Amino acid sequence: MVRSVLVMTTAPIISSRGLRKEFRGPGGRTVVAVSDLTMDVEPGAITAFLGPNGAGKSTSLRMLTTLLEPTSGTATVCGHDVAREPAQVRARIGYIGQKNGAGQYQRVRDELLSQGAFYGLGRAETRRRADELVEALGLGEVADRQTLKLSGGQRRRVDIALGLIPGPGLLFLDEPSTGLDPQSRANLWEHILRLRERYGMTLLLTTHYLDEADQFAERVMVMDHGELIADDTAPRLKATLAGDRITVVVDGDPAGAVAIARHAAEESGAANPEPTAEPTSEGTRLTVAVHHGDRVLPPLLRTLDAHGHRVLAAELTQPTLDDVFLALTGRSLREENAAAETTAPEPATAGASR
Ligand SMILES: Nc1ncnc2c1ncn2[C@@H]1O[C@H](COP(=O)(O)OP(=O)(O)OP(=O)(O)O)[C@@H](O)[C@H]1O
Repeated sequence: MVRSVLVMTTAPIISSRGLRKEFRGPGGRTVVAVSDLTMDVEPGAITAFLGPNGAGKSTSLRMLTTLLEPTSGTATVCGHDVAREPAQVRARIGYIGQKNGAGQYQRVRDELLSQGAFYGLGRAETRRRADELVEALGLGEVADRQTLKLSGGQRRRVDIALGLIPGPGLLFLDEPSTGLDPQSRANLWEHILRLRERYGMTLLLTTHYLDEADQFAERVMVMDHGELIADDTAPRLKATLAGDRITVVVDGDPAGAVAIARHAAEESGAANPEPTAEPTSEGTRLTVAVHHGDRVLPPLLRTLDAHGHRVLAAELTQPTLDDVFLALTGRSLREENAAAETTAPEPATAGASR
């Protein structure tokens, strides 16, 4: 189990200890969807659960939002126990599930007004919030259209507006942008960030998009097979678990160049300093993982030169969260996502999100 290295300066808005969920799978087999989720989330942060399909992200979210009863362990959300005080938790949070919550035939604005009534808000207050959210989420042009007639990205923004009608300080989003094209995803994120700034919300979301977690989350919790396997900021995960990569193409004796690159990587404190060497038409292409590649590269080039190796090309690449996942599991999340996308059914467009 991973213990967070992040230092909390305020009381956590979410706190869980040993949260576990088991399901009965095919043939009566026990499926451990989440094995031992222990974490504290600071108010105001954007935290992402990142992991492949079936990692336990949605189950974690559903336990924290009181939609699923944990098999064991405890959690408090907004100061209330999810098992003993579910109503108090629900009154303080917003939850936007994977499936679309918007009805098919109602118009967007009517949908928002119904949601306000559902939460027992007064008519004037509901109208005020609906207007504000329509404006903040860029839904003005489609507010009088049936949700059935909206694009995937617009419909997802309606979902978010529905989740925000009660004015929660904490919003849970289960895969907010899955199934959207890159432009709609970017647009959705623009809106999410604007809302967060305006209302000072805490966001906890699940995603299997590496770039999304990297770019927008201040904290990334990597899940795999029901376990939390890493928990930190994206830059620190990349620096500590993956390291920078230097690629050089050199001529001369390959063994000598490999020894120089290995030495440089060892000196930098890299976890795996063994370079890979591959012959090219011009010489040898060496790739090596190092710490602080910007500091390692100049002296490495000088040493290669001093030992008679002409450097024909040199490149420093920063690691990605996929390199982090690879270092942790030996698998590429990017490749798993691509495989899942080619076999996945069409994203759902109807159903309740609450
Ligand atoms: N109601 C259920 N009954 C039986 N097994 C379940 C149930 N819900 C989830 N699981 C199993 O628990 C595991 C974790 O599922 P979960 O949906 O939490 O993963 P996830 O990381 O959110 O995946 P995805 O990205 O596909 O949504 C999977 O093996 C899944 O098949």
